[in-house]
Amino acid sequence: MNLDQLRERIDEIDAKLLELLNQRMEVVHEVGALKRTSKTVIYRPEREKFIIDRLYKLNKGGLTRAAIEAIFLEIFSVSRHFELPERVAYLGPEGSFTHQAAESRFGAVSEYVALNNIKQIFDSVETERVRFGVVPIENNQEGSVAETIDQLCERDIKIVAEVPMSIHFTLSGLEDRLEKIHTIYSKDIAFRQCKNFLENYFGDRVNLVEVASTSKAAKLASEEEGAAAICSHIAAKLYNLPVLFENIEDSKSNRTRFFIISKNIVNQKSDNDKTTILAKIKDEPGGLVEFLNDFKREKINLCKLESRPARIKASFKYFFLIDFEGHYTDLNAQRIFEKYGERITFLGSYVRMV
Ligand SMILES: O=C(O)C(=O)C[C@]1(C(=O)O)C=C[C@@H](O)C=C1
Repeated sequence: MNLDQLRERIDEIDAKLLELLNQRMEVVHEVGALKRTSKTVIYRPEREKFIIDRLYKLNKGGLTRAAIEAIFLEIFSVSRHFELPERVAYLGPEGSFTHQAAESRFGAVSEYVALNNIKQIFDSVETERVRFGVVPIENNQEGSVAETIDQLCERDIKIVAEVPMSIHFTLSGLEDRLEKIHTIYSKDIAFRQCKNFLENYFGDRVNLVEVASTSKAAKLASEEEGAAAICSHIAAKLYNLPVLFENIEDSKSNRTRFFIISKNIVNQKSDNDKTTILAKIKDEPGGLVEFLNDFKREKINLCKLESRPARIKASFKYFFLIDFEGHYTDLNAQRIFEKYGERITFLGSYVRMV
């Protein structure tokens, strides 16, 4: 077959796909109507996971799991928008890694609101100005994001999903030759994570200028000759900045985990869940040991345990943010909730991605 014939085949298949997608949307429309009458939530990550798992098992063609996931996550986001347009707040500015994480879950059609800090995201979710918020919780090179943990401790908000994302930096700029670059803009943390690249390619002959975000860096570099930015792909694209080098970070396993938060949404159980709680453990000898032993006895695997100052008066008291495997409705988890009562605050059960 020649190119024209192959393209004709593609056009025929696309027409069929379009018809099937429209059929799917008609059914989704009915689901939306049902959910409105029964006042149930639109976003159901456990159902989305179930669909992707099922399709992957059914798959006989060359599509990888990642490809199936990418295509269907976009379909789900169109479906959800069809059922009810969703507003999503993320830690801005536009082009930030949190923006990239938000788009990976909510797709291109959702309405996005870029906010300046983590507290503002919790404010707008709590007051329901937006349905969902996307915030970073931890980076595997830099550790936890204290502000997110503190907000989770103080608010009446639930975690509905976790989104792990590999963090890749680019060097982007308008210059076609490295010798012409005399200034590089970026955020402090990005400079730290791309140290080897900067030393190898520039030594100490460039000015490294710290700015508030990598998107700001991309914007400045797009307006100035002789400048470049260390920024994400999405930020370079936003400011039409050519990417000169990709994946310039020192550690190739640089990952950030984000939480999607919402008010009062509690996910149903899937076959692979994780639960996050906040625990105020008795301030007495053996208090923490007894608590951890209860998890051991119930055969619940802990994935994360992090202490944060409780910020009560002038004392040195701590909360523990704990992630464990399983859903909050599991009987063994329920026994722990019963035993500790008000000492435990449930923050969410969600499909495990990490
Ligand atoms: O099954 C549902 O509850 C739906 O709303 C449908 C659908 C889908 O497109 O398949 C859309 C949104 C949900 O997050 C999960 C699945």
